Amino acid sequence: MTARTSPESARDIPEATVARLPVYLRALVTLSESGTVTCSSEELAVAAGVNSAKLRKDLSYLGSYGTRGVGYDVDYLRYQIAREIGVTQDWPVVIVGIGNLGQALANYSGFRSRGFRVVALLDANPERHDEVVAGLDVRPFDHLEQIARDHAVAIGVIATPAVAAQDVADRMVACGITSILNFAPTVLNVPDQVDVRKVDLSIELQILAYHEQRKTHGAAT
Ligand SMILES: NC(=O)c1ccc[n+]([C@@H]2O[C@H](COP(=O)([O-])OP(=O)(O)OC[C@H]3O[C@@H](n4cnc5c(N)ncnc54)[C@H](O)[C@@H]3O)[C@@H](O)[C@H]2O)c1
Repeated sequence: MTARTSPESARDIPEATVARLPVYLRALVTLSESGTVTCSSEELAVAAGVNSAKLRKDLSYLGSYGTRGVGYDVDYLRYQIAREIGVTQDWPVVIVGIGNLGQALANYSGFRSRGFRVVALLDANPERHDEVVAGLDVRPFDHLEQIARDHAVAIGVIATPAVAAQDVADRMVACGITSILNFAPTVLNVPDQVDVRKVDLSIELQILAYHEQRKTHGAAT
C-alpha cells in the first residue's frame, strides 16, 4: 500500500516508510538541538532505533542519499522530512471531548512544536463550557461547523466515549474535515477520501502482555 505524498514530490512512498518519517524527524530534532551538524546513516539509525539499511532505503524515497564520507546534513534532512510529512506548514486542529484525555491532549506542548495548532476544544456537556483548558475556552460541540470554516480545519481529534464517536466523526466529515485521529475504542465508518488513524493504548499493552506471556512460557520450558 502507498501513501499520498506532498504535491511537490508527487511520488508514492510506502506506508511503512511514511510511518517511520516522524521517528526520523524526532531523532533529527534531538541531534540538531544538541548541536550536531552532520551524522552518518548509522548514527541516525541508532538515534531513531531502526536498522541503517532500512533508513537509507527510506531516505532514498525522498531523494536524500547523504554525502559519502560526510553523511547527512542534519538540518537539511530535518527540513526535507518535515516538508515531506507536511509539517513545515501550520495545521489547525480541533479536539472534541474535553474530559481526562482531551484535556491531556490539549495541554500537550509537542503538537505545536510539530506544526499542529489546536484552534478549538469542543464538548457536548454544558458544564464544561465554563472551563478554560490550555488557554482555550471549552466551546459547545455545535460550534464545530463555524470553527471548521473559520480556521479551515483539516484534522479533528476524537476523545469522546465510544458511543458518541461515530456521530462526532459524521459531523466532522460533513463540515469538510478530512483527517481524523480517533482515541475512542470503536471503528469509525467514513468516506474513502477521509483518513482515520486510531490510537489505542490498551491494544499496545495487550501486545506487550502477549510478549511477556511468551517470555514467561519460554523461561518455563
Ligand atoms: N486511545 C487510548 O489509548 C485511550 C486512552 C484513554 C482513553 N481513551 C478513550 O478516550 C475517550 C475519552 O476518555 P476520557 O477518559 O477522557 O473520558 P471522559 O468521560 O473524561 O471525557 C469524555 C468527554 O467527551 C464529552 N462528550 C461525550 N459525548 C460527546 C459528544 N457527542 N460530543 C462532544 N463531546 C462529547 C463528555 O462530555 C466528556 O467531557 C474514551 O472513549 C476512552 O475510552 C482512549
